[in-house]
Amino acid sequence: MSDRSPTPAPPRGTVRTLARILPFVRPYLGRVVTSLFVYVALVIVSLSVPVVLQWIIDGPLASGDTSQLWPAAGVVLALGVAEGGLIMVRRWLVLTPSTHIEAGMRGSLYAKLQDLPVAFHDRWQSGQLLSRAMGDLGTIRRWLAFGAILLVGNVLVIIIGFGILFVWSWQLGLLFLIASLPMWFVSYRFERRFSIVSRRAQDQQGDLATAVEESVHGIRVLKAFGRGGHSLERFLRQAEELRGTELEKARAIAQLWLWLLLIPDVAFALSLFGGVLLAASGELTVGALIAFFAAAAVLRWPIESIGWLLSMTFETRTAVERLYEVLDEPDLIRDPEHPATIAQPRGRLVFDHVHFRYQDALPGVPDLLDDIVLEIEPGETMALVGLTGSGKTTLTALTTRLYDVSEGAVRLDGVDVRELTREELRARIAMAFEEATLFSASVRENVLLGRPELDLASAEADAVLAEALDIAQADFVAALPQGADTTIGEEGLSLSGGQRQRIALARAVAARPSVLVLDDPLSALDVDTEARVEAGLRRVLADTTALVVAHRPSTVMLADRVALLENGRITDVGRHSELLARNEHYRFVISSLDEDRATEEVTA
Ligand SMILES: Nc1ncnc2c1ncn2[C@@H]1O[C@H](COP(=O)(O)OP(=O)(O)OP(=O)(O)O)[C@@H](O)[C@H]1O
Repeated sequence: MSDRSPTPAPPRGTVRTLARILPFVRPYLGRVVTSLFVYVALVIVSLSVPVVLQWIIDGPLASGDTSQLWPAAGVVLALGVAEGGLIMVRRWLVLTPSTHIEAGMRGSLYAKLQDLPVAFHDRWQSGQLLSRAMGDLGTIRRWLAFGAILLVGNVLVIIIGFGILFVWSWQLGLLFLIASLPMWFVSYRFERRFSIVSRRAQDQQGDLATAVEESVHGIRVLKAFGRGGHSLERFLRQAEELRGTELEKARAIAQLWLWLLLIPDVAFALSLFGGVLLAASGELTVGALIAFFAAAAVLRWPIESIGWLLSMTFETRTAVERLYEVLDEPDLIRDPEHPATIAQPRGRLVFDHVHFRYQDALPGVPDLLDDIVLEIEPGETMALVGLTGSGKTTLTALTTRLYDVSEGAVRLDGVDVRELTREELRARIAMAFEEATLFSASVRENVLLGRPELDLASAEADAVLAEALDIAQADFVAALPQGADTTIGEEGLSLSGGQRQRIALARAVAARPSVLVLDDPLSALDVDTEARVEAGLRRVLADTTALVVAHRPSTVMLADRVALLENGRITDVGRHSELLARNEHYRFVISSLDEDRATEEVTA
């Protein structure tokens, strides 16, 4: 499935990539920077302890003046208390902003996903999106809360710490610095290796999430075909790949750790050797020597921590890259800058020399829809008939800009649909699909989805709901435990296919659009129910324009006229009886619909 994964963005530097989250961080920048200073103050407090220590050893201890010991102990105690207080303040400062920043990014990502056209969702696996919305944003939050501040803070502390060491003894400071230098080289090599593995791991996590999502979604098919074992095998294979990558990551980190522990140790040992020589020759006091090593010990953690802070930073860089791969996606279907509006909606729908091809269509292949010309008058019901795969669903999707035409225009009441805001367009044209998607909410919320202006608890909402359910023959709703307020399961799984279709149809009807586009929304109904729904629809369709994809002769009967889609063109339009009389291809399509119907009835 990874062939459907998007191509990663061209690499940028780590700092430039991380800087991209600044707009989200900006409102909290004050707190984040303050917490950085608090952290630096915290380590400076820790570094002050050795200074007091040197003063005690070289002062009161050397001179035997014990009266100075108590104040010195008091200072050490005060420094300890200050350290504890600063730790608390730092945590308090960063925890709240990091959760706000994460929520802000999650909100933007969700809004973008809602805004992006269907063509984007055709290309992207849902698990990849899920892992970006959850895992990657969590990684960024943790880094903002701890990693970023510790990384910058520790680098500052290392610089300040080395400064102090130099002041005490430039020879020892220089020795310690030179002995620590290989650490930077090791870190640089680590970055290059770790970035690649970390990206792979995060992508594989997305693939794994997709596998779980698909198998949960398709659990019925898997069970019915006894393919659970096969799906498990595939899942285990992917999980094993991810395990391998995680191990590779762990190995890279372990190697880095080895060097980051070893290098300061060697630096420490060399400095100790040099320090003892200097103390023996009288160039350094014992107090300064002890203080030097106490301060170097305080610096050990910042030095050692650079390893995991770097790995965390590179992981975050990958997370930011993955987040921006979605946020940077050009939104090709957008509202016009100066939108038009339809003052007097009548519901005249016109396909004006429309061409369409999917983005992934191979070059040289003719357009899927090739110069479609079709006019549907207000109040008219037009059935769309064609062989399977002829492009009927695609044609209906152009009406609400689920896809945009490649050439030509779809016009509603004389206005190109691209000139309307999507909000207005989708209020004027409602759709119901064969595959009825319901949300885990009450029947009422599902049906009134297209009427955001209605107060769900109002009498008007009740009336619209009752009428829509009546037209869609969804009388089963009354028998649900809490009637229309019953929450229907995820995607309405607890309802039958026909029940789901009727709720989706009620949803389209309740939107009171000027144009209703129905893509075979009655396919799961038995003949009697279908006849009743059609009678109900006839009442609505009397003054609503309708474009109905017909897979059954009975749906064709509902229509005033029929359009025949053949080889990407509308080759004939007329009444059912006229087309039957004059068009051979139409007779062929209708007889194949009849056959499908007969097969359905025999197998039902
Ligand atoms: N998202 C997509 N990306 C690329 N090609 C697609 C996409 N959706 C459909 N197609 C292709 O476009 C062609 C027309 O599909 P469409 O679903 O519009 O046909 P249809 O007439 O509605 O078929 P049916 O009667 O079986 O529902 C098919 O060959 C299909 O493979």
